[in-house]
Amino acid sequence: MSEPSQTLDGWFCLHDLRKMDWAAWRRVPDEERRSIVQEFVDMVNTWKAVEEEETGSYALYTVVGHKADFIMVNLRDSMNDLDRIEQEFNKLRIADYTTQTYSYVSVVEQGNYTPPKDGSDPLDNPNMRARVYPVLPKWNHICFYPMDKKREGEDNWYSLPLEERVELMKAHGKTGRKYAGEIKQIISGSTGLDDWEWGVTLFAHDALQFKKLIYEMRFDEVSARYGKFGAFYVGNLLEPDQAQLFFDM
Ligand code: VOV
Repeated sequence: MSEPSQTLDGWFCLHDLRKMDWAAWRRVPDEERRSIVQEFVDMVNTWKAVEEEETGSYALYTVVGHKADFIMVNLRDSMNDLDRIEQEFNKLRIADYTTQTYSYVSVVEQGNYTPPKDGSDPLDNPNMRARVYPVLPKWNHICFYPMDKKREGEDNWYSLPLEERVELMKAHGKTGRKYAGEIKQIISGSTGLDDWEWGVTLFAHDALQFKKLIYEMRFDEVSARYGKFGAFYVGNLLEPDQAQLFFDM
């Protein structure tokens, strides 16, 4: 039997992806449209306030391609908070013109493959705390996808000895660190919470860096042999003060 590695778990996380019914939206008179968007912006500003109080964080991005038009990511203390945020959005007038094309529930996670030897609480370390209670960067681009580690025949991540998994994750970390300052990653665990085992949320100044990093990682054994990936969602930062422009017809 191989042994599970420990995880440090922080904020709960909801990725909420919405597609606009542009045809119905076009029929709304200009002034009403602007007031509906303002109502949405007011809600985003409450998320901003929560972020300033350091009790959560948010990201708002457009989504390029057919899968959605925008993505809202919220981090909070509890699943109840996530539920409330989702329902608050659903009760806004703008929600009447959206369909939720995908959503993802997870918890921001930091692998604790090598816990402190002195038995101290890793969350006493401010760097660790910042990793599981992160402020989502407002960089130009987002890339989100869910993933699993394989349990197929010889390729079973969950039956590898812990030491081997530690080594594979070290190599993974080494590749990732080459992209320091270019890409910020938020890994959220979702085993038992959603259909995949992790959500991978990446932020970049330059969208090309997503392709470079993810391609390079495909050659690391942990991804090449054990990684399984869901759909990818990519998009661009949507600043609340740009929302009127984005939703304008
Ligand atoms: C910006 C790049 C970057 C960096 C620096 C980085 C580093 C690290 C380190 C050091 C660790 C281990 C400790 C921890 O923090 O958990 C991890 C952990 C993890 N990662 Fe990672 N990762 C990156 C980026 C990064 C990407 C792009 C992916 C997707 C993989 C791909 O092929 O598409 C990913 C996945 C994961 C996962 C699913 C885990 C948890 C696996 C588990 O079994 O526990 N990750 N990751």
